Amino acid sequence: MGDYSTVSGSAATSKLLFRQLFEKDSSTYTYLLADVNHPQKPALLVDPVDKTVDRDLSLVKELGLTLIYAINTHVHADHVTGTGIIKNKVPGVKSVISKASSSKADIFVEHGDKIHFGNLFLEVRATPGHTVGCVTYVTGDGHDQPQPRMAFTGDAVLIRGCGRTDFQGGSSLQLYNSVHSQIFTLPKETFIYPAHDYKGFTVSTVGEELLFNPRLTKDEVTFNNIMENLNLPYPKMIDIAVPANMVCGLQDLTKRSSEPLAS
Ligand SMILES: N[C@@H](CCC(=O)N[C@@H](CSS)C(=O)NCC(=O)O)C(=O)O
Ligand SMILES: [Fe+2]
Repeated sequence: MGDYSTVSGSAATSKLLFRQLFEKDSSTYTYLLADVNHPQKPALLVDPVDKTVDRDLSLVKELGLTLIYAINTHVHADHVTGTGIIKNKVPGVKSVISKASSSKADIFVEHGDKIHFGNLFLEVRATPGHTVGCVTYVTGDGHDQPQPRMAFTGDAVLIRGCGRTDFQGGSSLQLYNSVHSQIFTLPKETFIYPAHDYKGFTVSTVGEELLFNPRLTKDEVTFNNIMENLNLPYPKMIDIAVPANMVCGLQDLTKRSSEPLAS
């Protein structure tokens, strides 16, 4: 696993702080990134989960970071996003999701957009197929950006797997094309950080998935056959999660027993 606890860009104008956080009920990874060389230490969370918002915000506070964005890779079907609760608890935080997701948020991103935090940024790559609005966020390409790059793939690429394509406008053909054109074209040493893992893996690389991914290394027709025969049960939370996530997650905090962030 790459040590991204803190990484300086070569010009030392930026310094990435990186944490991978886990929510066990949905096996979801949330990622915290910040530029700790910037006076405000601006930070963002990728794919926060409602149940672990308090943990994540405590960590943000302990590390002296200023949370500015709560970002989703897509409209999740298996858990409620933490973005709505975070917005309620931390004034000024903006929620971010792709325009193509048709979900509510403060900021809508499209392919090619950059999300800046301090002197660091994430590049937005459209990777539809698991859902229509899926995007992958890739750390910046530049002399003051951390190397190797890191790709937050949501459910497009999972470690030795990929997101299912049987609901939310999913398409195996589209997913195959998205991954091969937008993720597998990144340098082989690029780290892959998915939204979920069900086997205990934490990180992979583009090079590793190009060699060992049992679905995405196949040709398009074989991939389509694999995806049509997964026979996975629907996520337990889908009927609650999708409607909630279409409006940026829970908005009315009186409907859940979450404590305000201790000051
Ligand atoms: N058991 C879980 C849901 C598992 C599941 O369907 N995971 C999704 C990602 S969350 S939308 C998926 O794409 N899985 C692909 C795979 O091959 O497992 C639950 O009930 O919540
Ligand atoms: Fe998903």
